[in-house]
Amino acid sequence: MALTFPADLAAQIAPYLPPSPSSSSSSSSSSSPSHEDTRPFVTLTFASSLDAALSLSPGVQTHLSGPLSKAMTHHLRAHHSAILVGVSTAVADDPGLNCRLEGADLDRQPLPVILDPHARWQVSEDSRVIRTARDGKGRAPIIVTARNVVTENSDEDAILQRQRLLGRYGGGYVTVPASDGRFRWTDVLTALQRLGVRSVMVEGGGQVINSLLEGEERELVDAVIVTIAPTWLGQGGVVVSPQRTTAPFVPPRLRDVKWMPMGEDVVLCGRL
Ligand SMILES: NC(=O)C1=CN([C@@H]2O[C@H](COP(=O)(O)OP(=O)(O)OC[C@H]3O[C@@H](n4cnc5c(N)ncnc54)[C@H](O)[C@@H]3O)[C@@H](O)[C@H]2O)C=CC1
Ligand SMILES: Nc1nc(O)c(N)c(N[C@@H]2O[C@H](COP(=O)(O)O)[C@@H](O)[C@H]2O)n1
Repeated sequence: MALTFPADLAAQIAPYLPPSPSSSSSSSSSSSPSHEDTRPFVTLTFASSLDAALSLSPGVQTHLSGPLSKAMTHHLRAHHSAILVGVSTAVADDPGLNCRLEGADLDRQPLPVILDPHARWQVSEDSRVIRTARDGKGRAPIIVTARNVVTENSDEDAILQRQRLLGRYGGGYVTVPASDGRFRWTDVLTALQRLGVRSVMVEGGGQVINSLLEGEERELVDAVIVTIAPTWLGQGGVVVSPQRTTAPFVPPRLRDVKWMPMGEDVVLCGRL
């Protein structure tokens, strides 16, 4: 069913949105930083429990957002040109990664981006993101892999088949240098910029978010929009808790903070 997001809440979120030319409303604010000519605007956004968990365990999709904050996430999707998740999220959730707001048309759909350095995601015609693209309700994904993955991967044929599948729907693989299977975020953002991505919302999961928040790379984050659900998931979950990479450690703190009650959840907006 199509989602709707109330205009009064949209107005409160507006100052944290990218100055996206694809916005059809007056959502972007002059206070938003504008550097889209050099790299995409980055919004870090996810739903968390009271104990900072994204899910009950790594392979388990856990619904935390209530109906209103879920609609807020789709409002964000409508105002970004890409949505980025890690491969474990793609495998665990089989997500659609499209905008399901009422009236969302194909040219307002964000580009799904999957960080998958070792090309292990077995995307197929049955994957929800592909079915969504086939139905004209979203876009086919771009999978970001390590530069040498095809030559190192023994399943080269499988990768080529997936490449053909993605190509049929307008998606594909993009390669970026990796060190120990890890990309530098600047390289990922540069690759997305070359694809015409002007804004990206990083949705998760835990490893993706923690790597983005570790060390200096967190300076790439322009806005943070977190849904907090009134529940504890308990130990063993996937948690947002980045490594302390500097000594002495100076805890990053959000500025321009706004807390917005949203149904039973609360949404925290801020800048890093
Ligand atoms: N509540 C929420 O808003 C969300 C919850 N989730 C949940 O999170 C869980 C999955 O999270 P995780 O297990 O932490 O996996 P993940 O989704 O963060 O994927 C981890 C993989 O992504 C790749 N990756 C991550 N950072 C990278 C980097 N800097 N460079 C290169 N590759 C990188 C690596 O291959 C890594 O193994 C699932 O249960 C999913 O349901 C996922 C997204 C949002
Ligand atoms: N905003 C939000 N709230 C939750 O409770 C969640 N579990 C997530 N998960 C993210 O949304 C993706 C699912 O997208 P589709 O509905 O399939 O399009 C999932 O993969 C996570 O990135 N988000």
